[in-house]
Amino acid sequence: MILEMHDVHVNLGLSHVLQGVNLSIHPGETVGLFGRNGVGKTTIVKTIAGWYRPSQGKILFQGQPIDALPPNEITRLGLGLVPEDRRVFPGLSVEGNLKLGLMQVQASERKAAEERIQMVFERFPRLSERRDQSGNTLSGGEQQMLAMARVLIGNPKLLLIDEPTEGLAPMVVADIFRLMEELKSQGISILLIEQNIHKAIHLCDRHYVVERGKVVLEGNSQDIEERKELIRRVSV
Ligand SMILES: Nc1ncnc2c1ncn2[C@@H]1O[C@H](COP(=O)(O)OP(=O)(O)OP(=O)(O)O)[C@@H](O)[C@H]1O
Repeated sequence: MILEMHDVHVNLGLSHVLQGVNLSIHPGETVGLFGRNGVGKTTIVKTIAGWYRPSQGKILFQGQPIDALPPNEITRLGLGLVPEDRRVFPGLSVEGNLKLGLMQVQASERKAAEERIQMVFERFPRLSERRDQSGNTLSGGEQQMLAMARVLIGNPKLLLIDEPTEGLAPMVVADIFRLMEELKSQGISILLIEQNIHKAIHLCDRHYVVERGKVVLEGNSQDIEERKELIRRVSV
């Protein structure tokens, strides 16, 4: 397993948000996380990435416990979070935003990461054209691409992607799904939170449904069609 969560509990303020989450991801797998608003999906990915500390339970990344590590160390191990709010720095240029991705990289890998910035510009011509433009002048789709590109600079083995297509036009949504297909075909493992269930089901090998801070259902591609209605019911 590349990732395992065992009975993970998280309290935020007075809320017991995660109430014993169990999930796992095989290397190279793309896994969907579905559920209504507010059930804890974002909390799950932020907890994996080290932004929140579990009060109970274990999280293993490639067999190594990570639940007590700070976010930057978790990133260095090869785990990248693309957060829902994209976190593009408005006053920094596209290139400046991408270079922030270098800060997460170990000194010994800095050169390879700098080369990856060039590769990112080749892969994302729209970002390359806008390399000197500041973050706040980008469209929502371009900001999402930038947020994903920045995480890719760290060469992650597992990507956590939180609602990447929210508020974006259908053509841009298609671009983002194409990018995720490409990352999947490169062998990167993905945990995806996505409201576009139809597209997500086609991309994902397996999915989990979350309700009130717990995983209540797990399915693989064979029973996807059967589960589609159920997932739609609990996701809207
Ligand atoms: N920092 C916080 N302090 C207190 N409660 C929080 C905090 N962050 C989230 N919550 C609460 O935890 C619950 C789960 O939130 P979370 O964002 O993980 O849900 P979600 O399933 O990702 O929903 P959405 O799709 O709306 O983002 C919600 O009830 C939310 O209000």
